[in-house]
Amino acid sequence: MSATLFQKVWDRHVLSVTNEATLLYIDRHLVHEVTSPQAFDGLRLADRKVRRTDLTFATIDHNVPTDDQLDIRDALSKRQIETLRANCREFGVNLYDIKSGRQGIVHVIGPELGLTLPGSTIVCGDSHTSTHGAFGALAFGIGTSEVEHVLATQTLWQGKRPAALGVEVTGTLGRGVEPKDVILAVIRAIGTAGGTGTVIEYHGPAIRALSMEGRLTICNMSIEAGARAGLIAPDDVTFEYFARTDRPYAPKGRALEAAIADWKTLATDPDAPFDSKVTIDASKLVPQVTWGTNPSMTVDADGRIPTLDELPTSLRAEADRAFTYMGLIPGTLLSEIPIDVVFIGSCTNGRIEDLRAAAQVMKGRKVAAGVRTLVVPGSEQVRSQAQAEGLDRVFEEAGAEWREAGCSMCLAMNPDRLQPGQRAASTSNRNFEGRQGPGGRTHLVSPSMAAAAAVTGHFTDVRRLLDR
Ligand SMILES: CC(C)[C@H](C(=O)O)[C@@H](O)C(=O)O
Ligand code: SF4
Repeated sequence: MSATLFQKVWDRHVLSVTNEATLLYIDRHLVHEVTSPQAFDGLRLADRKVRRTDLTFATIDHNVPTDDQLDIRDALSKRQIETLRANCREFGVNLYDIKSGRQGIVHVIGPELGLTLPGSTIVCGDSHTSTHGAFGALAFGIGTSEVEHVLATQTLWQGKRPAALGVEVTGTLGRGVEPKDVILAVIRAIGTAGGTGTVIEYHGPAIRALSMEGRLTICNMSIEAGARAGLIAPDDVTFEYFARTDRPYAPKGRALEAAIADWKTLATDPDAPFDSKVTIDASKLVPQVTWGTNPSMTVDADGRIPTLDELPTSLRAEADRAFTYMGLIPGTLLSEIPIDVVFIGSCTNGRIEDLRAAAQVMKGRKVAAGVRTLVVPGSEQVRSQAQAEGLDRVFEEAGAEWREAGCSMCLAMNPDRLQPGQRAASTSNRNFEGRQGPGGRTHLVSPSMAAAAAVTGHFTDVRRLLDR
């Protein structure tokens, strides 16, 4: 029987099926400080243990300050971090703590540690768990009561198997067009509900041509298209990722060879039908910028903010509200919109290739007067690697702040936030009202577009800077 990648991974993990529900085995459970405290409380109340401490991994990311990770001034943040430490000690859970050398955003450290493996199931109390799908894993976010269930049983109840949505990306990406632009274009095309009830499989030549990092960026935002998860079939690029020896949990030597032979069988069979399909031509894409308060409100970087009559009637009320919140006049050229803050980081774009792309634009240039630019590595590993390559110096010489690892300004759960009314070019994944701080205005862009905004002080199609 022919099957899709998603179907194969799902079927491998089914333990039991009732009329309504499916019990799945979970290979990896990732944990962070925000969504775990009540789950551990629940275990304590029921006098249960963590069933598989060897498959459960925690880190601290949302609440950690990135100017000085050790100086946690906010009382709630401090309590959540200390609670996670105490819970990990009590229940015997592996914790990649601040200054362990391996701390970072949970979705950045999973792959780095070799925890994220093709064909596996991965859950975390965090919606962007979809990121790990880049390896051909079935990875998705769960709620706190489910976190407790997985801690106690290493299994998870799900409804019926979601539908499979095939997103094919044909052609080749042009210079200055990044994986972030691909996923923004996908969401622009299908809408924030376009993936509802589905798991997306990204495929086609433009996806094959991407590095693992680019694939992680794309799968990361599957959730912003409404999908449960997103995945990409493992191939030589994926297998190559495991050739590095510093991934402690990945199989090695003979075991890796055997694993690769198995992983090769996961690809969607040629005659396996997706339940629905979309095709995007990468060759036609230009850098993207979101202008509104959801990630489908996106325009081309060389364009203008839309006017109401250019938008479908059904979107006008929401767009009108977004214009007001964002402080934008419809029809304005993007290049005429000044920026206050640039944020380069997050689980979408806080990996080494993202920082390289930003550094390439910032090298030899200066951050524009009045613009605050934060460059925040996604993990301690990314931070060391960037420093080994001298990227920290490029950023600092340009006038940007080189920070420590964490979620930072992706969301307002730590000291890095926008002030009311400030406008940010941000490489993160969400732009709803107040996401980066109350009254803050977020425009989602790629790392090189963020760097271009930093050095020019307004949105600039980065292709113009690369061509000089
Ligand atoms: C805090 C956490 C529950 C949340 C999520 O699930 O996504 C956060 O990571 C986010 O990006 O909004
Ligand atoms: S970086 Fe942002 S999206 Fe990712 S886990 Fe942290 S808060 Fe969520």
